[in-house]
Amino acid sequence: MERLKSLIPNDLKHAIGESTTEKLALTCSSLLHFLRPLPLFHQVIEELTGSEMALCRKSQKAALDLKLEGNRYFSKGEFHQALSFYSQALRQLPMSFDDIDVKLGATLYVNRAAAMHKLGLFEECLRDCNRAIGLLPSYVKAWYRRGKVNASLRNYVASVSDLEVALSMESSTSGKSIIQEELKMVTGKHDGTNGARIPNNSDTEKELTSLADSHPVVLQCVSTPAKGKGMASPKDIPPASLLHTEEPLAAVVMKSCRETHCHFCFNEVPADVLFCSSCTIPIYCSQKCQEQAGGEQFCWNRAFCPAQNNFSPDLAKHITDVTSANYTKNIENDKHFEHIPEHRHECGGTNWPAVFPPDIVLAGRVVANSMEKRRLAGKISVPMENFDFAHHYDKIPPDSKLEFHMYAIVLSFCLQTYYSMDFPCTESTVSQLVLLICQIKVNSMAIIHIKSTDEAEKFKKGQKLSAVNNVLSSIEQVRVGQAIYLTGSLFNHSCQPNVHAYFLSRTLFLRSTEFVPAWSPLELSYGPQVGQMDLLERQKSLEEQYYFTCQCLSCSELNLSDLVINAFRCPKRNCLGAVVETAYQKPQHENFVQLSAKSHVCRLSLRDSVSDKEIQKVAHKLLEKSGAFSHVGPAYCLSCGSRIDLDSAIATSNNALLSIKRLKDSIILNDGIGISNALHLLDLLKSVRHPYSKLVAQAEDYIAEAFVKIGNLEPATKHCNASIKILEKLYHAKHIVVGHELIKLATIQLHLGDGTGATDSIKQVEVIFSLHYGPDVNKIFPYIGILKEDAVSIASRLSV
Ligand SMILES: C[S@@+](CC[C@H](N)C(=O)[O-])C[C@H]1O[C@@H](n2cnc3c(N)ncnc32)[C@H](O)[C@@H]1O
Repeated sequence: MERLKSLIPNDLKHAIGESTTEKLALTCSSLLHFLRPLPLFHQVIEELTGSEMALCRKSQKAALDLKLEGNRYFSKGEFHQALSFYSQALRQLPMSFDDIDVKLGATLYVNRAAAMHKLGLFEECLRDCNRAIGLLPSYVKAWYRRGKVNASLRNYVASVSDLEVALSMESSTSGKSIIQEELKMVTGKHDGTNGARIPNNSDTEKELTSLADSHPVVLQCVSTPAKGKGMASPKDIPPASLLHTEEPLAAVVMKSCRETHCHFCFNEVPADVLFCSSCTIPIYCSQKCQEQAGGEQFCWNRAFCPAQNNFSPDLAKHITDVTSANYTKNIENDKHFEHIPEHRHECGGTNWPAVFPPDIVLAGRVVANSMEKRRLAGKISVPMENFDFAHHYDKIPPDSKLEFHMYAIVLSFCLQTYYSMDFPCTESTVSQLVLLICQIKVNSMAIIHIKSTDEAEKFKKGQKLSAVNNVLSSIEQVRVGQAIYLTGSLFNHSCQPNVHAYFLSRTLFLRSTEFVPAWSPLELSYGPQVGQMDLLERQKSLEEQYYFTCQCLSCSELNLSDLVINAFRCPKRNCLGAVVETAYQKPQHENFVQLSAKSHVCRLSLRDSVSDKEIQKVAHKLLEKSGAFSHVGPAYCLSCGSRIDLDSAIATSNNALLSIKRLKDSIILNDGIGISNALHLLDLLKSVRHPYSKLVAQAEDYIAEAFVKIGNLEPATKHCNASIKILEKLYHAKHIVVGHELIKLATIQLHLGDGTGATDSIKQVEVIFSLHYGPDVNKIFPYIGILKEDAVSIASRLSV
């Protein structure tokens, strides 16, 4: 692409960079005319779409080689390695009706099942046995392995039936005696349970909807003066109400999660990962996701007649039950789940989905999905649907305009290789694609999942907290995908949102985090928030990423957080005034202040700030009666007007925080010197930074972690508490960030044996998290329940 871009003449580049929405058709047409005759352009398209060059093609030979590697590791007892090679082999295996492929597929599933059995992954092992049997029902080893793993799962009835099937099919005497041995053992265990059937819990696919949210909120799209369309409700909304859930119009997995997360639902893949049946790129967590993502359908071989082997009626029924399970499931999927063929047009020999950035792949998927829908509705004569999303083309920087033109042209040629003349590459489709790319930039959302860390896994398995070193690392947010939602895109942004967005798999959930009166705007945060960044940082980030100037309430009115977040402390004793790097101006007799820094000017209303006691303390001068003040420059206290040496304060603060972080990362057990150094640096930082500054909160948190590391938990509690107090001022007491810090505090308190303190902290966490996640909180943070049980049991032990 870069080489192609370098060939474009400067005057065309300039025209594209300066183009507006009205001129878009013209610039698209000019670039199309320039690129079309270039041999390099066709070479690029060939590299991206030519099936001969495709990196994603499957290969039976590669699958065989990988299987041999897997066998080598298995025989050495290295089961993790063996599992990985068998999976890679399955990824490479062409899924045709060819007998060799079918046999090899069944063998690979059984081999992988054996490795997983050795690793104690019984449910995964059972699923692979079912897949092997689905492919080749007469495969003795698959029935034998199924019998063994069912015994491990204590499904003794099924295990005995599986082994009896294996025994009837096995022809060799030695094979029969091995199976008989196993059967004897399992029958013994089965008799020990008095024949009681232990339920088979092999189907682990989770239901994702929140059953407890029964009263849907009525939403309406409204027109707002400053932000275009927006969302509101004609009725008052209580806190924590579920406002909306939605499946994406299109979604794509992040590059960093391609080998670890399902490309359809974005959950982490299990050990028995599945692959696209026609190309080697996507991975899936289950057959359901594999089918919903489209691609060519995987076809299980069901042609097997139990009667041929003279099985007893019971065994014949067992075989039919097992072999039809996959088939029945597929039919059920067809009934209940919409197939979203977003991957179909990409697979079977293209490279572009692996090469393009996520936004461009997403644009391709939006087109493909709408083509499929239009094809079904018989409307294929118009190739592209127009979406009513905001696009801001006119505000986009010139370099990005050129890049979007290039991608639109290349993407339309790539789409044409699949849809041929149903998708013509004309100036009209290209300019529509440019706008679609802009719409995706402005409206798409990052899908964030909460990662279960090792500690959380232990919690889930019912173990108690163990290693003190790990207690502070239990919550991590991972950006797993990028998606666009039709209704979700109508929610505007606020830097102090009243709506919280989260995801279960690829489903978007929106929930109110406070009481919202009827017809008040319902707004979520696109990223920047009060307490996390100051006003100027937020504005810059939204302008760069989404091309708009934020007009939310927090960006229009003076608030405490923005005044103190990056402030220095006033040199005068007993003055809580904030010293900032920005200049404030206040015209006489006006009720607003103007703030300017780095060529950026913002006007902030003082309307509600005047009565705020905290703002009075930190910025008294800004609220003085008109006429008393007209300007406070950088380095002066906003309350009393004292001056500081700003450069030296910045240097002291940066050095202190950096050194504290380094010490925290390097402190080894019982290093008292490291800790006393860190405490000295904290005092230094506090001597220059405002007591509510974000950097002080961060430093307190680092020091708490350092104390946890050396097992000194009393002071860890004190510093964690100090950090929470500041976060409550910067955000607000029920903000999710405060909830995360409270989890840290609770785990430290548990280790200290402070059951009452931990119970209180966990109660606060529950209140905060329930506001944000409603009944889904237990699904997303399963270990909070276990923390709570621990806290109650410690507290009751102490009270006895
Ligand atoms: C995801 S869309 C929201 C729906 C949009 N208002 C519309 O009319 O389609 C995002 C766009 O809405 C506008 N917007 C959202 N929040 C805003 C805010 N706080 N201030 C100004 N404009 C905002 C901007 O134009 C932004 O690019």
